[in-house]
Amino acid sequence: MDVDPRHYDHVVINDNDIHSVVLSYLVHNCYKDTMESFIACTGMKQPADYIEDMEKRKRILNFVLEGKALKAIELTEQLALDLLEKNKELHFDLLSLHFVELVCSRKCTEALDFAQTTLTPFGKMDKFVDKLEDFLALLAYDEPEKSPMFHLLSLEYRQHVADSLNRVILAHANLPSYTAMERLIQQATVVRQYLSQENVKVTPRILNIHVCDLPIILLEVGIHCIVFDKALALGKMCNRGSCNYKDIGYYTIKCRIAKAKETSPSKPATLIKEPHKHFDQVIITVRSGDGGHGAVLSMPNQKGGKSQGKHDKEKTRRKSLYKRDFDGSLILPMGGHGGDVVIYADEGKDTLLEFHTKSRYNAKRGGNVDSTGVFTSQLHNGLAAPTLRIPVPIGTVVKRKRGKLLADLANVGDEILIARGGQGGISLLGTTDRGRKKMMSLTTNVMRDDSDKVLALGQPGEEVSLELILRVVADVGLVGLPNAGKSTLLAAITLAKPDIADYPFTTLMPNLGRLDGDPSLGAEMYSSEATLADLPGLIEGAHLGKGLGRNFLRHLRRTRVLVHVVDAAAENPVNDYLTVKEELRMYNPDYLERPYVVVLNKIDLPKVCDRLPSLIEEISRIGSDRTSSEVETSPDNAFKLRSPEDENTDISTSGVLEKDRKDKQIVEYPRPHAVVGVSVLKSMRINEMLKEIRAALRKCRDSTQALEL
Ligand SMILES: Nc1nc2c(ncn2[C@@H]2O[C@H](COP(=O)(O)OP(=O)(O)OP(=O)(O)O)[C@@H](O)[C@H]2O)c(=O)[nH]1
Ligand SMILES: [Mg+2]
Repeated sequence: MDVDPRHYDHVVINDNDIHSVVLSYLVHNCYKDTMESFIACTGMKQPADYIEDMEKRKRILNFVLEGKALKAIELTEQLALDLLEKNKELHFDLLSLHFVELVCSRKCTEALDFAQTTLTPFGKMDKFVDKLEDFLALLAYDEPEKSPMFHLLSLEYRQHVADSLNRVILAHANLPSYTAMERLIQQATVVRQYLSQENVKVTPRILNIHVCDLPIILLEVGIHCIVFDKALALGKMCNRGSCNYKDIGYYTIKCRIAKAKETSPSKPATLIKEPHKHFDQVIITVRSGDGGHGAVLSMPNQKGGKSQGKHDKEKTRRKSLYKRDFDGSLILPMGGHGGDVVIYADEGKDTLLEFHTKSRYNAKRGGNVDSTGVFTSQLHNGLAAPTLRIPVPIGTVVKRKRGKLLADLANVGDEILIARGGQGGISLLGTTDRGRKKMMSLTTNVMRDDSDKVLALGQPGEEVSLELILRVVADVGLVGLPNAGKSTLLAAITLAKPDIADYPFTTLMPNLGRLDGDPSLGAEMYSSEATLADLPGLIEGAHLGKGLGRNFLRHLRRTRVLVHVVDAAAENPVNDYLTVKEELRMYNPDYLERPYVVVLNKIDLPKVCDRLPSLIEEISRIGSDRTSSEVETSPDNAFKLRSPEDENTDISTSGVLEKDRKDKQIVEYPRPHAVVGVSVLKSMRINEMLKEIRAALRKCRDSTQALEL
């Protein structure tokens, strides 16, 4: 059977698989505490009966490492009486560890006695003779540590024995004796060896390892991709030590070499150096799966004519068992439905950066009707392919590339079906050549393949190019010049940990933080939180591309309230404030209609003390008497958050907005809701500031409710 590489295109290392790998490592090595906190963090299921078993195992292994081999043997025998009896080599290794301990403690007579009574009986078996000689030779040296057999005294040797014992105990408890990671490495090694034996010229590179019940290893060999499914079976063979190239050959033949795989682009340098230019916008292509094919089937008893014998009667009886439609016609199996593609908002995602390295997503194709050409009552429909679900950050707007808006995934759980998988092909009952020709001329869904077999093809999946635009979801936006203290403010009132430094443009991408609920709103609202977005600093001319440009201002679009953070110790704070307002106005005058609080920061610095009252007064006066809430409720100027459809409305090309931008000056927009002096660094007057931010949020909420009524 040919392998369709598209089946494997979307195989990614998913978090659960990585967690399983880590968990198996922790269980294997008895890291109980780490394992418990890991389970608590990841929400994984606890492995059954692990605790008791792990405690015992841990004690046994510790004894081995400490050189207390007799205690380890005693505990192991308590665990399973015959375990060491069945593993003579391990038993010998443990006993010889005790011998080594005696030698190291210079208890030579005791060591000799122990060797004679306990170790030498093993010498009856050839395989122990060499080992036995090595250990006994230790007695001949005054300083065994300096003898050629010094390694037998080392911690590494004890660790080696402990590892072997661990595997035997695990196997005895029907647990995997190798960690998932060890198995994968074994598989990869074997596959590599195999490829080098086959004189494959290009060094294979492992692209994807999917660790689940049946791992899949994809190896890229030049432009070809060899797909080894059943890799787990390979791993098992290796574990049993019975792996040979013949076995691998079997799987290789079965899987065949798949067609050229698109080489995955390596992470472009600009993505690493300038993630802020890419984190919120990307073009991707998705393709839903093709439908699986139906089949051309023949009835088992199509001889006709002759009188029916007992055998034929039996066939007729079986034939009547076939599934039938209400009109009596046979229900023939169909190819499986191709996988749909769904994009959904996922809390765990922050940026769209990863889509720059993988920009193509293909859902699986539906399974074909698996038929030998004869219709039997056991024939089933081809397997439907699973839906390919692509997670994106909350706040992602999904649009057709250069086309219409498809969805605004603003809330957790929002999702959109982007491409429907192809319908599975129908099956046909074989007819005479004439009948088939007639059928083909009537059906568009039928085609011949290379071997002149007629197939009822599944419908192809759809391919869609999409533009994803991230617009962070936040209630409050922090704006200001670089270094004003926006990130410090966010860190002071939320649990966010943004980078803070005294150089401009420390923040390159929005940071989000959550504000506690407002106690004044009563118990019900207290628990509700507002989200704050700390944006990169703006400078004069940002709208012309200076500094970090202005693109990140799109992240203010969903905010309801703005907080202007101004460095009150700067040379001209009022000017700084006006510069930022002007840039906002040039980007989107709507932003100036929103309620806002001006925070004059850094009042802890001596030079601010004297100028603070006049600064507050001057800034409070800038703007029109019309408050933002009046603007919001005024029917002509209803305050609205621009819908995602407006995303690409270029201000300079939109008549109304252009007019707004040119005609309406900053002073014509509402005054600040409040102007407060604070020091976010020294926690001075933080509560006053919070009170004003909450009041602005409340005002906004009230006016939205008024509008809704
Ligand atoms: N004295 C004093 N220094 C402050 C205060 N708040 C912030 N700073 C300092 O100002 C510098 C800039 O702070 P940030 O929070 O990184 O400023 P920002 O506005 O986020 O800067 P960008 O990310 O570049 O836009 C840091 O050295 C802070 O320690 C304050 O209240 N008092
Ligand atoms: Mg910052």
